[in-house]
Amino acid sequence: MGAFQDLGCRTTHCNSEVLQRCTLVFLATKPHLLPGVLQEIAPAVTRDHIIVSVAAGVTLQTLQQLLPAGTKVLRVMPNLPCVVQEGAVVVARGSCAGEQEAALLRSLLSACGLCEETPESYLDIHTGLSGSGVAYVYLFAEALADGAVKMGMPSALANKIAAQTLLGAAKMILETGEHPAKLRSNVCTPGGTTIHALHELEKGALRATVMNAVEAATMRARELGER
Ligand SMILES: NC(=O)C1=CN([C@@H]2O[C@H](COP(=O)(O)OP(=O)(O)OC[C@H]3O[C@@H](n4cnc5c(N)ncnc54)[C@H](O)[C@@H]3O)[C@@H](O)[C@H]2O)C=CC1
Ligand SMILES: O=C(O)[C@@H]1CCC=N1
Repeated sequence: MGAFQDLGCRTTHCNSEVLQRCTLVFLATKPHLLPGVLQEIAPAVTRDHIIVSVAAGVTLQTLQQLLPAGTKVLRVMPNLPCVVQEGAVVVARGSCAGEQEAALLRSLLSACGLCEETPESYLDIHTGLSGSGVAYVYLFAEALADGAVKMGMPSALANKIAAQTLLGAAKMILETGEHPAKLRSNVCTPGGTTIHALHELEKGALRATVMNAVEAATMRARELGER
């Protein structure tokens, strides 16, 4: 609480008080709680407010329906690495939010990492790719390190090297602009270690499994949005 106050932030347990004091308001409850919060704040919402929801799956249409006509509404889909300024965030705007509001959000959220404005239809896909995707990468990092532990490396060192491997590989995709398939092929010495390992991953259908995971999370985000 002290840290918030040092930054000049104030806290309250009263949602409508937030609306009275702020024009830009982020809604970050769990998705199933959001309709109740929208009903609670709707009487205090004016056309000066910019209402931003981070709730997975809750559509702009639902947000607009539960708020007064003409409210400027946007949705953002962040991911966990925003806390280390390496997030991937997408923003979609409702029919009453303009370029000015979208630009404001892009400028604020680019402090959290990559921030792109997209059509709303991409938000659930982004959830499957990146919002939830961070968890798939942690699972992969854990598995990489466990493989090294199995072969005799101490766990702390294996975890550190697994994380640096992901970081370096990701940085190369972004900095070279090369397709991941090209970079992967560059690592494969004919008859060498990597192609033997990749064959094992293909036997485990890694790519199909990961594609299925992105599809499952996207479908679940869509399902949450239909409730
Ligand atoms: N965890 C993640 O990586 C991501 C989460 N999201 C979305 O962010 C939202 C929040 O998720 P988490 O941070 O994981 O949940 P959380 O449970 O950690 O945070 C929810 C917060 O809402 C507060 N809250 C509950 N009822 C409230 C009410 N009636 N009025 C005001 N505040 C209330 C809680 O005190 C809590 O601080 C969800 O809608 C989720 O879909 C989106 C992208 C990524
Ligand atoms: O698991 C979830 O539903 C949330 C949305 C994206 C990441 N966490």
